[in-house]
Amino acid sequence: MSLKLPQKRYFRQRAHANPFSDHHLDYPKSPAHIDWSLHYPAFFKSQTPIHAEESTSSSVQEETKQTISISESPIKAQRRVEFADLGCGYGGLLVALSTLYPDTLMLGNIRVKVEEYVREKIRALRLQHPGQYQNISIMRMNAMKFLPNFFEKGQLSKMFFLFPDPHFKTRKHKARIITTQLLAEYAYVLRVGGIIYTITDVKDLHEWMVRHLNEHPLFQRIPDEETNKDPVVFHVSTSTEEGKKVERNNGEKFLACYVRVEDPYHAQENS
Ligand SMILES: C[S@@+](CC[C@H](N)C(=O)[O-])C[C@H]1O[C@@H](n2cnc3c(N)ncnc32)[C@H](O)[C@@H]1O
Repeated sequence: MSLKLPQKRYFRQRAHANPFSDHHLDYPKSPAHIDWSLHYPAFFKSQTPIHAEESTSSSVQEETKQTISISESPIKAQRRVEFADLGCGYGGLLVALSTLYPDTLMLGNIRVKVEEYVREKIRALRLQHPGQYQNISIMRMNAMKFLPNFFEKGQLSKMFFLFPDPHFKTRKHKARIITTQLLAEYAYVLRVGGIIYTITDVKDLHEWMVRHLNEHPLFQRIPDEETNKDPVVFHVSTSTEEGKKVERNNGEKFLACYVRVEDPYHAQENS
């Protein structure tokens, strides 16, 4: 087994893939129908892990092959994923946060073949640094479809939307990863007090994300002076491939972070 980190040039992805064209993907019936021990074997010691990484590591993996670990029957999870990087690209944020929060399970998701690159990178990091990087994993899924089949209500404490595909043309805006409809799903899987991080170098997309989040009753913007104290924000801005690329090109970055607030109607009922 190779200790070497994989090389990006062998794992290129198509830019701005259509988020509605992945009918080949299978979905678990519920989050309990995912065998998380395949993703985080060190955190699920008593379960018998089948080493997913080993069975899926072929570098000739077809584009359509999916490597999520769907189980026929529900499994009682010992641990749950808390951070989700939706559209994680080459996984730079996961790697940066892994050692900052070594006990928090984190999942990146991605739609195309870069999944294989990230999986190989995590496997190589685990081999190079025994005991480390056990808490990060990758899953091919479409974040815009059936998110509640992957995460329970209130399971996540952080969701990242870093340099998402801008889908510039007006007729493509419906493909953007922040929409009113999708925010309802994100609010469902994010716990009260949990945070959504958004960052982009496209001003129009930033304004779009801010407008949709501002209009949503379950999210409240975190003032910039508070955001700047959050240790995660530095990595949000600098640890991903896109973040680094924008930096190299001296581009501007627009950050907006939102906290999930309690449903005002629910709070009223309880008072
Ligand atoms: C421009 S890249 C940014 C990658 C990474 N966040 C970064 O900052 O380097 C956008 C990523 O989002 C992924 N993506 C786009 N739509 C998605 C969707 N509906 N579900 C999951 N991932 C998606 C793409 O595959 C791509 O990896």
